[in-house]
Amino acid sequence: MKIGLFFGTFNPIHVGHLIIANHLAENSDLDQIWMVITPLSPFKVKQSMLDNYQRLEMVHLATKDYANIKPSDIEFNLPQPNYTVNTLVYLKEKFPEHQFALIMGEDNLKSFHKWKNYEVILEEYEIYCYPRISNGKIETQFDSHPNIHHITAPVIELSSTLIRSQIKSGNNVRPMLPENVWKYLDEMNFYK
Ligand SMILES: Nc1ncnc2c1ncn2[C@@H]1O[C@H](COP(=O)(O)OP(=O)(O)OP(=O)(O)O)[C@@H](O)[C@H]1O
Ligand SMILES: O=C(O)c1ccc[n+]([C@@H]2O[C@H](COP(=O)([O-])O)[C@@H](O)[C@H]2O)c1
Repeated sequence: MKIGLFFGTFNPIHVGHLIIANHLAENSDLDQIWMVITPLSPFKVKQSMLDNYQRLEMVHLATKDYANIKPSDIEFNLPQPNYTVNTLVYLKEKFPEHQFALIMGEDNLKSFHKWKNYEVILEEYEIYCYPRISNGKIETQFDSHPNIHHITAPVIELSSTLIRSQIKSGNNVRPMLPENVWKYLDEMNFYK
């Protein structure tokens, strides 16, 4: 199977993430999309971060009705911060029968040259890069690289940061999340 890996903190997962995952599941050669919940991203601080299992539960709720989109807790037992190159090595060993590719927004591609061993990733894996409104420029080395596929997909300007701050202000965020994720998050009083 060819599997697209969508890495994220998912604190919380929102409709922006899900729309991209579903778009790729429906419009690419990827057989499955795995939403990999990253315990700690190398470029992020742990501030207002929910527990790994609570973030996993929300990804599970968001994806359970999508046959080809699956949550993955593969990084939970790997060293932190979670460098993607290490996870890819681990996945290759654990699932030699699968072929893995990365799903990345243009915002992340702009800082991809700062990722650990990015040259190794690029040599061995395809990257499906979707459009995202963001500052900065994509490095010329990534513009026409044979392993980087620039795809079209809906652009949804939404972030987990916005959702967390809206909740903190007591505002309604219901349309920004899959309904069952909103219900869970509201019942659990997350981010208040
Ligand atoms: N609205 C969106 N549309 C498409 N991709 C998104 C969107 N929001 C986040 N992403 C991308 O999804 C991946 C995982 O997202 P992440 O969990 O970091 O969410 P986030 O909304 O950017 O979180 P935060 O605001 O907490 O930084 C990242 O590569 C991020 O660039
Ligand atoms: O491997 C790295 O050096 C690296 C650096 C930054 C980010 N990442 C991965 O990219 C994912 C999205 O990053 P972020 O910081 O936008 O949430 C995150 O979940 C990590 O798996 C990986």
